[in-house]
Amino acid sequence: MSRISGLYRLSASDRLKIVAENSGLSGDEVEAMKTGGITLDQADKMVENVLGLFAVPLGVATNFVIDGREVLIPMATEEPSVIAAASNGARMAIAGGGFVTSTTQPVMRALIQVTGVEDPYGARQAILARAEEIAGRANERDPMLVSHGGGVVGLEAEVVASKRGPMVVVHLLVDCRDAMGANAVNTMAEALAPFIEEITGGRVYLRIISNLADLRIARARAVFLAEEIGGPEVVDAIVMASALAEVDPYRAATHNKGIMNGVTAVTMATGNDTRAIEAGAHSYAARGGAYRSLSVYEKNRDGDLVGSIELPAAVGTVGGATRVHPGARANLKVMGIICADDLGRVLASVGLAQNFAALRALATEGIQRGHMSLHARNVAVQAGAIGDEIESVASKMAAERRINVDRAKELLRDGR
Ligand SMILES: CC(C)(COP(=O)([O-])OP(=O)([O-])OC[C@H]1O[C@@H](n2cnc3c(N)ncnc32)[C@H](O)[C@@H]1OP(=O)([O-])[O-])[C@@H](O)C(=O)NCCC(=O)NCCSC(=O)C[C@@](C)(O)CC(=O)[O-]
Ligand SMILES: NC(=O)C1=CN([C@@H]2O[C@H](COP(=O)(O)OP(=O)(O)OC[C@H]3O[C@@H](n4cnc5c(N)ncnc54)[C@H](OP(=O)(O)O)[C@@H]3O)[C@@H](O)[C@H]2O)C=CC1
Repeated sequence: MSRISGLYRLSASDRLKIVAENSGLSGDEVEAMKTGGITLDQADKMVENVLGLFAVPLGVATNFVIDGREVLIPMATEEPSVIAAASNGARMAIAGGGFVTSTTQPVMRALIQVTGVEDPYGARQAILARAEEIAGRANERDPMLVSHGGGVVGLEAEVVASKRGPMVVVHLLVDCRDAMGANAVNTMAEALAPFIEEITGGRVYLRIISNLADLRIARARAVFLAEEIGGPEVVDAIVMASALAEVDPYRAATHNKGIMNGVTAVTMATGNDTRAIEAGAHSYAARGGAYRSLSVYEKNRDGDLVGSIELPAAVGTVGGATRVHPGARANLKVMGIICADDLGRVLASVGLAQNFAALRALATEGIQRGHMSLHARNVAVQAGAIGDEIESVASKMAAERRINVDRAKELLRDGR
């Protein structure tokens, strides 16, 4: 069940109780969600020079229906109004059938840079001629991945002009199954380097994954019925906003930031690499040389709004921190996710819901009313509010539409 109207009006512990019951969480899993999921000892084994833990709020987005399945979506973010907006966007997608998704195979690219060859085009062909042998040698480095149905699925090689002369850039295409795959493909690329040097007579420098994961794509589409979102003017206004983001990089950057509000929050909540997913999204948005929006909005023949999004989804449900972080495991369980492909579909759907909610606000009343009224609590705390004062000062400022620290201080003085 994901349609829990007014969840936000309950206390945090009542919300967690509902989510735990809904998802069949154990006591340990509930504790992991409540406390951040890791102990100092666990943190000390995850990264270096550990001093402590840095907490970020974990919330849950409601109302998501993805491929006919209701999904509650944990999101870790420091930004107010993001979780409310995702829930709001998902709510308005329900009447049109929710989000419909599709994905490609989970294929990542490992890049091998070959320099110092006199005949780069000849070297390129020599590499391609040994493709099967190269794939076999790479697969030998990760029999576990192969046993899960993954492994090398292709090889590409191109001659690239650079300020240091031509280079051959080899791409090893690896199906990473449920892993994000960076460690897996980097291991393969490093192992292959001496063999590539032997084939080409060149010198290999870089051997590393590409975060432009253009072969590992998740897509989502939703129909937002005109009467659900405020009428035909709102449909037209959102199509107009989309048209600008499709051609203007200054607008596209903020449009895509709005998408990543949701995508990064889910990536973080599942222990995945947020930098990898951000690098992938923005480089994908810039493919072909022009930076543009990752989503597009159109009006269909019924006058309803059709939103669609497409972005790289280099996330895993094994590997990295995903299995060692108890909070990440609990969050996957809340979403009922068992494989990386499912997580990619959720990312695309959240990105679209998030983007739609922001565009609808921008196209109607503006972003500040919804966003600032939720940010008002932060402003009240900055002004020195404590306990019940926080909600009281925040709601007064929101009602007055005057949300700033000076006003919060005045209200505090008046109330004390
Ligand atoms: C903020 C809302 C949702 C208010 O929206 P509203 O219409 O005042 O809220 P409502 O009381 O009518 O509630 C509607 C639904 O919103 C959700 N909702 C409503 N309030 C809460 C809350 N407190 N906590 C949790 N969920 C909440 C909730 O799902 C609720 O329905 P329910 O499920 O309960 O039946 C709306 O104005 C909105 O969607 N605004 C967009 C805000 C946004 O996008 N924030 C992101 C930060 S701004 C930014 O970084 C990106 C940007 C904007 O620059 C991107 C771009 O330019 O494209
Ligand atoms: N540029 C980037 O984005 C970079 C990112 N990273 C980091 O790399 C990490 C992710 O790398 P990743 O390779 O996913 O992590 P891991 O190496 O931890 O996990 C991948 C491994 O899990 C095993 N495995 C078990 N079950 C499965 C399954 N169902 N599907 C696939 N593999 C399975 C495989 O073999 P086996 O059991 O033999 O290990 C596979 O090699 C993240 O922490 C990321 O931050 C690192 C370098 C660069």
